[in-house]
Amino acid sequence: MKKDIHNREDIMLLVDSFYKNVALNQQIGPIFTDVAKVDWSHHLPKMYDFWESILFGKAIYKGNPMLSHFALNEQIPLQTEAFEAWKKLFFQTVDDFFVGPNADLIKQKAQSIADLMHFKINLPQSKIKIV
Ligand code: HEM
Repeated sequence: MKKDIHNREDIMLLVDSFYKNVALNQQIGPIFTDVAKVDWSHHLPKMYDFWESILFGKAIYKGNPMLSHFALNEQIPLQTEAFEAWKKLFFQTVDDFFVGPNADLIKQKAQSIADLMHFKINLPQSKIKIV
């Protein structure tokens, strides 16, 4: 039976599974593997910290995701389709393993961060960077 997301071990399962799905995804996988050439041993622990901070209010993630994604957007435009694919995969991965209030909350947080990120990156006619 599925359970809710309770601790860092649960976050690790979610993050590891999500990025396995991401790497295999035809639409956004190449952005990670070919464009950014992500070092997973570096990226995954950072993402455990990020989601633990978001979901459990622990201030362990130090960083500014907007800066990384602005830089990435210079290499390859991050458009609506990429964000839609990212969200779909994230929601599916959450639903594959978890059910409950925290599973709902992490999807809501992912949705709002993704939508804000998409908005900031694609501000019309603007070179202004809102971090
Ligand atoms: C089109 C959708 C997205 C793509 C293609 C994408 C891709 C990437 C890539 C390639 C990196 C750099 C990995 C590395 O080289 O270490 C990264 C970092 C990161 N991403 Fe995304 N991302 C997307 C959406 C999101 C969303 C919606 C979130 C949050 C909900 C997010 C959170 C992060 C965080 C926290 C980092 C680490 C930033 C840092 O501190 O260096 N990403 N992303």
